[in-house]
Amino acid sequence: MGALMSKFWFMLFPAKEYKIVVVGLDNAGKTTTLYKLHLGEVVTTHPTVGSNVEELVYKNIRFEVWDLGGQDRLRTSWATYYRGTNAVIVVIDSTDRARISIMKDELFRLLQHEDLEHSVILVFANKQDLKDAMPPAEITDSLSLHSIKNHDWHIQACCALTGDGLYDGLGWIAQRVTAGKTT
Ligand SMILES: Nc1nc2c(ncn2[C@@H]2O[C@H](COP(=O)(O)OP(=O)(O)OP(=O)(O)O)[C@@H](O)[C@H]2O)c(=O)[nH]1
Ligand SMILES: [Mg+2]
Repeated sequence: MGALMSKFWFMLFPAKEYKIVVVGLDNAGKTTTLYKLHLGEVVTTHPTVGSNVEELVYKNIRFEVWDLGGQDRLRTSWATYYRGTNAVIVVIDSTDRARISIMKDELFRLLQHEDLEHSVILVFANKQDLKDAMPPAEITDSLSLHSIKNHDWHIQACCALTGDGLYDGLGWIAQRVTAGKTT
């Protein structure tokens, strides 16, 4: 009976939907992350051109999740997706030491964008299954996360192939956006 009531309640008063955009360099694992969360499966991916969007429901909270293409030539279009965003997920290939400084520049550029003024930032330190993966503390330093003053941020170790850590990260976002700390 309780479940039925809650279903009707949901139909009559659909919960607010929160918007998440997923960014990161090409090959970081953004699309793998999105579909692991959406389908519970690892899908075969191809480099994303444009975007994928899916709805996730977690702890009765609805999220509209936009996965953006990370190739160099596509990054300038990330900003066209920012309006109304409650949370940004930055996916890092934790083995990609060579390009972490490029991601840092992209991160600090997006932090300045007015459409993201109230967004919280979750960093997924992805590919932790690989033995040369940087631990979250090293990524925190390389991205200078402690110098972020104008946004709530959090870093979460994860592996998009197994799903380890993904719901911990989503849980952090859920807690932050429903605490009224964002739009
Ligand atoms: N070992 C390992 N491989 C992963 C993990 N997550 C993703 N991959 C692999 O990394 C490659 C790139 O994954 P995608 O999800 O397509 O990367 P993307 O960030 O969406 O890339 P773009 O769309 O080009 O921006 C694929 O071969 C994935 O299987 C992980 O946690 N561990
Ligand atoms: Mg992709």
